[in-house]
Amino acid sequence: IETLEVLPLSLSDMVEARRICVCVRKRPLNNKEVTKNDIDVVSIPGNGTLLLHEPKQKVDLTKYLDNQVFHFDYSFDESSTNDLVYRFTAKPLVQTIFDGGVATCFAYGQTGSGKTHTMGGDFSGKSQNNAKGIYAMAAQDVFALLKQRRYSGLDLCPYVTFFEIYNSKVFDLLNKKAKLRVLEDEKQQVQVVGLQEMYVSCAEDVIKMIEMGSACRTSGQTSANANSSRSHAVLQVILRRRNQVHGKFSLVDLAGNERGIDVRSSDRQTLVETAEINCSLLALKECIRSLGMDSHHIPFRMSKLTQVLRDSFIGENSRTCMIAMVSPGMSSCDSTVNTLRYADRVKELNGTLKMNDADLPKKIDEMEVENSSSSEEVSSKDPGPLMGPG
Ligand SMILES: Nc1ncnc2c1ncn2[C@@H]1O[C@H](COP(=O)(O)OP(=O)(O)OP(=O)(O)O)[C@@H](O)[C@H]1O
Repeated sequence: IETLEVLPLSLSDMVEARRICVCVRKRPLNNKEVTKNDIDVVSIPGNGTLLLHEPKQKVDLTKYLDNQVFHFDYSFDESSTNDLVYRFTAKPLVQTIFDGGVATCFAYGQTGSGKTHTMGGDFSGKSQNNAKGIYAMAAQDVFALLKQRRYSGLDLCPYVTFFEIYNSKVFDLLNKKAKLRVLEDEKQQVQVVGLQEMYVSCAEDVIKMIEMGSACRTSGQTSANANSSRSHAVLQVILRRRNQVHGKFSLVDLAGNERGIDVRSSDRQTLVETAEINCSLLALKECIRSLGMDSHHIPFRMSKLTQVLRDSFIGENSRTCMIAMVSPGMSSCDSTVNTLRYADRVKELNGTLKMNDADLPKKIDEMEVENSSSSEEVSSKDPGPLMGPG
């Protein structure tokens, strides 16, 4: 048996700057999973690697584990704190908005995999510690940089917006969920009409907005209709200079990516929601790929999410990070495979184009072929057993 060398990330490790960074985070097994004797099928040996031990059955019904290996820029195991995850993901992007760029950080994954825990802050019981999420940590660093001498002369003013996109509609979380219209002018500038942009004078102000918006997001919800996991939440920190936007940081808690929905037993609303979510996540992947290719064609009109985030996918000074969250249990294996495959696609193109110019035409061909044969992100039915990427 081969032994596995484990190299966990630590706070003292070097952070590398990347234009598109794709990471994976595994949460611990929760009490419910432990009670149901669910087994942990995900290992994170470190160095950006993740191993998935997928239980399978041969034709003669003997059971075996199909081990698949995935590589990302970073991989965070179940003992990783939000501090550690932040340090390697969103933190390196804060500088971008001071340099006049657009930074975006996405949390992607199935319901219950830890997106809100990572972005909004960890939970102790039912209450969430909003100061300990990536939203708040990014805000703290924005204010730390604003105080630095090299930026204090720039006259930068920070503002916050917080909104939700549900079924292609935008709702303002800082204004009692007011429904907002999205307009695009002749220069293709996209505007969310009437979105409240709140001036903030310190990180605590931002944390108050996060609390207010998060409460608004979950209010009036029953567990049967947990909108928050069926909608995308976007927190933006905007730096304005003489009223013009200087830089923008969008932090996005995406809707749960679970598919495999039963078309016969689901009601119409659930089917519509699922189709919308699939469409926006597919659009997101395509837009990040366009950014990775420096393509002039960005398919941002494919969904409301990508339309609203159009700035994130254009310009030389746009940087993106995606954190793919996975649940460790065997019962979540199908969703975990989907999440890993999605993250792999987002990363693959960027890595190839950056690192290996000589191979470019061939690699693009291969990717087009692979891409055209894979419509799993839009399909509402489970495509059956999936193979690993290698
Ligand atoms: N890394 C972690 N360490 C400890 N607990 C975690 C971790 N990640 C998630 N959890 C716990 O798992 C539960 C589900 O997490 P969370 O609400 O963040 O999931 P989610 O992906 O945002 O789901 P949804 O899409 O339904 O909103 C929460 O109780 C959270 O505290």
